[in-house]
Amino acid sequence: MTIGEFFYPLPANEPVLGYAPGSKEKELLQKAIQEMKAHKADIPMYIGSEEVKTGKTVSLHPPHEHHHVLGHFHTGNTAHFNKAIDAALAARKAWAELSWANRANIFLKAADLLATKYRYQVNAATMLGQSKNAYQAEIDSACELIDFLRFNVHYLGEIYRQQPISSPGVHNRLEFRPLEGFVVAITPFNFTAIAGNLPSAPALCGNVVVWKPSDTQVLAAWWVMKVFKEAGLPDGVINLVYGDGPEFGNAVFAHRDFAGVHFTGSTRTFNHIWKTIGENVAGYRTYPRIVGETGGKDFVLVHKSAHADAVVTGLARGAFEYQGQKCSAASRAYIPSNLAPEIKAGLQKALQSMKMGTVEDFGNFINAVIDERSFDKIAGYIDKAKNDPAARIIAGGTYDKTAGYFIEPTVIETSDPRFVTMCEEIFGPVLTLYVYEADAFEQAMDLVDNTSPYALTGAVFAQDRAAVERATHRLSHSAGNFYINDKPTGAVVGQQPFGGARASGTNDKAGSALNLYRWLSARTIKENYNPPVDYRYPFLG
Ligand SMILES: NC(=O)c1ccc[n+]([C@@H]2O[C@H](COP(=O)([O-])OP(=O)(O)OC[C@H]3O[C@@H](n4cnc5c(N)ncnc54)[C@H](O)[C@@H]3O)[C@@H](O)[C@H]2O)c1
Ligand SMILES: N[C@@H](CCC=O)C(=O)O
Repeated sequence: MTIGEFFYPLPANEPVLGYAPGSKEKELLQKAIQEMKAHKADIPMYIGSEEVKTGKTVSLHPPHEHHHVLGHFHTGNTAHFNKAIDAALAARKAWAELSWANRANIFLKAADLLATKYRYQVNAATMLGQSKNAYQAEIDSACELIDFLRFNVHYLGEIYRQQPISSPGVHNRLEFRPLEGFVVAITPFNFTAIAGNLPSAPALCGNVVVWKPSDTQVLAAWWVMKVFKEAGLPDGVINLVYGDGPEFGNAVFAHRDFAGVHFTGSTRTFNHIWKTIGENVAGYRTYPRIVGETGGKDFVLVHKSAHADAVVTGLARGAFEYQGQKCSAASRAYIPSNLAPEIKAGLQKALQSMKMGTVEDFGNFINAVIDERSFDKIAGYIDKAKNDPAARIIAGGTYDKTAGYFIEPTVIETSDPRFVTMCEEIFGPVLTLYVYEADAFEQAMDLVDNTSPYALTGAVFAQDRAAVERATHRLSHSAGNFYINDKPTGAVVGQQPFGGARASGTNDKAGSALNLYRWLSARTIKENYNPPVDYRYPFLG
């Protein structure tokens, strides 16, 4: 029972800890890393009230040290996925009926636990499992996940307050019901925050969820699930399973009560999911919500008036932080001929100073890419550039998977604006530059807009205000997150709602009210205090 209307004010973003040499937070994080490396994790699935260990295990290794074993997880099959659906549906009624404040406070408590007691464990798991350096883990598994949880509570409270007007003698109201069925959350390897947000946002709205993370993110996903449990999430509200992606998809998308999917991952996987849902649509109880944030081929467009040092820094960070494995990473840059020598020299100097290696050495800016498949794919693109007369490597270009999946940050310069590395998502530390004639800004904008099918993030660098204005209009549909004189990565919850359109997804802006609407099904209720008792209009006499 709710007796009172409870508001959650707009929170502040979680402060980012610096991990400077000698700092307390650095000491605590290093301790958590050592402990996690020393104890092999035995990771169950969470189905209803059960922690399920199937005995069919997959081992976990740090990508930067692949001979080391972090532990293993127990993987499931169709029977487990169906059991998770049953557990979700069994929990549905009680969860949907739980009062808003009690639902919200579970997730606010989870945010507090992440900010305090579990900050270093979740960061350590992200560093070891996904090969992120301390800063990249801190902005992801600590700050962004905490922000997602706190801001979503605020936004949902605001949505609940949005009510229709009522004419005299009538009361109208809107109920924001959860969806009728269960929601599927399918999450990628690269962000622990996304892995935590995709199941928790629909759950906050009163939905029950079956969550399958990427195999290479299971270690940190497990810690997030433990935090949700400790915060008081009832059994069955979020069910965490592991297993083969297509087998999982075939199970959950065939179920009559499938009510929505919250996906982040590649465009290819999302297209497959959409097609499967389309084929099954006649069998569902209700039309499902399909939310997917997918790939990118993110651009940096430099105008001849730009500040060259700002461009160099924007590219160095935007293209190479977390080894370019951000959907938002700068991977194609259009450089005007007047600034090209300075920008290229600046990038070469920046890349020479980037240290690469294990996450345990906090001096390393670059760590490993996620797995061997990804390593081979990225190396293949570098080889293509080495062997094509239309391209040359101007920085980096080496790779080695002996100890870990290390790819040197690489800059390719091409004379062909449609060279393969200007068009396709590589998802690694590879940036391609195309130098255009400094006065041909209009043609450069055309290239930006029509070279790739994606439209996720993009940046324009210019001091000339007219150029900024022109690019903002001309590139209106080229990116869902558009940056002016800044790198195209690093969106902050509450500040830059994130997502793109075209082949980059449904643009439902994670961490904003726009996303939460997708997990709600509104019911309009009209109550008449004085119902008419005669069907005739007054003029009919
Ligand atoms: N737009 C965004 O906000 C955003 C954010 C992060 C990552 N990404 C994108 O994610 C990709 C990298 O992540 P990834 O390599 O983990 O992506 P992926 O598509 O390989 O996998 C994503 C998830 O889908 C699952 N999956 C695979 N096939 C499936 C199927 N047939 N049915 C159901 N589930 C299936 C996987 O097991 C995994 O959990 C990149 O393309 C990147 O751009 C986008
Ligand atoms: N939201 C993140 C990217 C998430 C995708 O990988 C950013 O803005 O850099």
